[in-house]
Amino acid sequence: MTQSGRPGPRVKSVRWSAPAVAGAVIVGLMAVLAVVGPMVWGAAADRIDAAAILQGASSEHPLGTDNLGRDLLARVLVAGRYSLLLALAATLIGAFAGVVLGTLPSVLPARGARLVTGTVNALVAFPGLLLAMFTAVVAGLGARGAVLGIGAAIAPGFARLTQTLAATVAGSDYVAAARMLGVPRRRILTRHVLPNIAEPLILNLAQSLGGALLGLAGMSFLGLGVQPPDFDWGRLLFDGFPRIYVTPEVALGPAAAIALAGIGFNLLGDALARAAARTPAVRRPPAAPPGEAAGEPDAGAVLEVEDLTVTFPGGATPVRGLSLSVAPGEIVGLVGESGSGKSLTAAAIGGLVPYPGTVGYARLRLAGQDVATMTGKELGTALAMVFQDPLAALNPALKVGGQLAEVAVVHEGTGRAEARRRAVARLGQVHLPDPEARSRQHPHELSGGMRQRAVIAMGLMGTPRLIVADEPTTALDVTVQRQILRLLREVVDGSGAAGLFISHDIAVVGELCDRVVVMYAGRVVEELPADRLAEGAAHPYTRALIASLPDLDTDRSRPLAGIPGVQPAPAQVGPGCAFAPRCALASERCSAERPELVAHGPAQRVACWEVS
Ligand SMILES: Nc1ncnc2c1ncn2[C@@H]1O[C@H](COP(=O)(O)OP(=O)(O)OP(=O)(O)O)[C@@H](O)[C@H]1O
Repeated sequence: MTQSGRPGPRVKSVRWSAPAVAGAVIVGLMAVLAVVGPMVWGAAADRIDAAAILQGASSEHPLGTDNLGRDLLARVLVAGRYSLLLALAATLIGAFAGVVLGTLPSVLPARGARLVTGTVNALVAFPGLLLAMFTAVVAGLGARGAVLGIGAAIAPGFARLTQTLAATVAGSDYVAAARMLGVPRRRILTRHVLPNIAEPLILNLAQSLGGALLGLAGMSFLGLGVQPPDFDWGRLLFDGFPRIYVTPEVALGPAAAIALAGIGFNLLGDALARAAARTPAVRRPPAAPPGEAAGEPDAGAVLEVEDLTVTFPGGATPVRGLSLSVAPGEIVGLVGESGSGKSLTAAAIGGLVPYPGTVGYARLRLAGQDVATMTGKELGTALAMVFQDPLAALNPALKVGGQLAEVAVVHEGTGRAEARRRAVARLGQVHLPDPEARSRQHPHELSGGMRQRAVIAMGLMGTPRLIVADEPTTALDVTVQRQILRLLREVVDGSGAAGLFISHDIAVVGELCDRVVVMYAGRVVEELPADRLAEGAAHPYTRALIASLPDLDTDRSRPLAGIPGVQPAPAQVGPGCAFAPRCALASERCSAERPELVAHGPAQRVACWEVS
């Protein structure tokens, strides 16, 4: 499986640090002020008092009065609504224009797309304030021009962000599939691209509000924004500025309001962004009632997984209550047809389940530590992931040795020279010929097998306790496959790490692994020692997988034996045994009631009513 999920951040929950609380309180107060300000202080803000013209602070007018004797504190409090509404309008205009500009290249023909991209690039390079002033002057002095100006200044940033996010989604497998199916570009955009990039864009919207508020105040202060008799904070600042040396409070009032609102929006935006950048939260199901628990932790196991569930919105649960453990020096093979949930299991272990999937478990421990409590650094050191496509796992722009060295530099703070030396040593350890020279090459200069060796070597740069290899040889030819499998065995034996090997090929799994876990429709249906596969497999699904393998006696002129029927989609798994509709042994009970995984002789467990 390719990790082709969500490109941008996702807000799980905001950590309520002091700055986040301060931001939320300020923004909340601003919102209340915007609603009630004009109602409460509106009359006072407009009351002209010829006897109190141009006064400084007094008990009656804490921020002084303006040239018509109007109370400046009341005017600052009333101006909040207009200032915030204008900022909101400018942000929305900028965001809308930016999203349109950012998505246009996906629907336009190549030449039009290049033109739009070039324009966006030029606009991004243009100073925002100049763009805002230029647009405001062209659109006409006043609030409308200022809003359009600030909108124009915001738009290029949004367009660039949209382009970047859309490009990430456009590279995903599901968009490629939709393209191949001939889905029109506009539909790909609205169905596949926009829904997947909406959240980071909304997040950016929140962050842009503070900037828009300050920008609009700046425009009004320069005389390009709100014009009398209307007033916003910027306008009040503009009016009060000439008096700053005599009665500074008349300018400091609106200045403080602008600064406070800007700080509030920025603090809250930062808190949201930080929440989005954190790894997805993990939901633990309630502890199983006594008697139903999956047993005591497997003492000494490197990987302990109990009751692992991966769910997607809409009820699809591709992994349903999976439990497995892997001991040091052991390789467990996870096998099953395409779509049985193998890759999502691996992704859940590495914290890589794509958005909007959620992961739940009773226990998920790596080297004795709950994976959810591990920092990225700890996880990156203890877990090595080897994927199907080594080219996708290596940065094409960097030399192989440099990429490997980076792991040691970032994770362990190793010096550059030492890290490079270790990278060459690891490349040698995975039997890459002439590792010194190869380390100075780019990934495209290596063959597929060499790249996969380099990816394995990259995993060995830390001190991996678990090596998860997800179909690592599928993209390689048969001879190279064998070499890579031998290498994995050697690496696990040599390092004492544990191995989780994922494959749809039960023959390969049987050859490489110590233990085999067979998955069907998100559940484990059988678990047994690899050397018992041929003779001891009990579940009809495992037996069907073995029977579908060709051997020397297979008549090659006939189609290979397959398993009739198809695996149910994750959202359509019924209450009984998911394999029942395809099973020759199935009884009525099988369709109605799901069999649990129970012991079937030593070291073997099977979930089948007919064999247990
Ligand atoms: N991001 C996703 N959103 C929704 N469903 C998903 C997502 N990723 C995977 N699935 C579904 O979960 C199921 C299991 O997928 P998974 O990739 O784990 O299967 P697999 O056994 O590894 O298959 P393969 O060998 O083809 O990779 C599939 O039915 C798939 O459609």
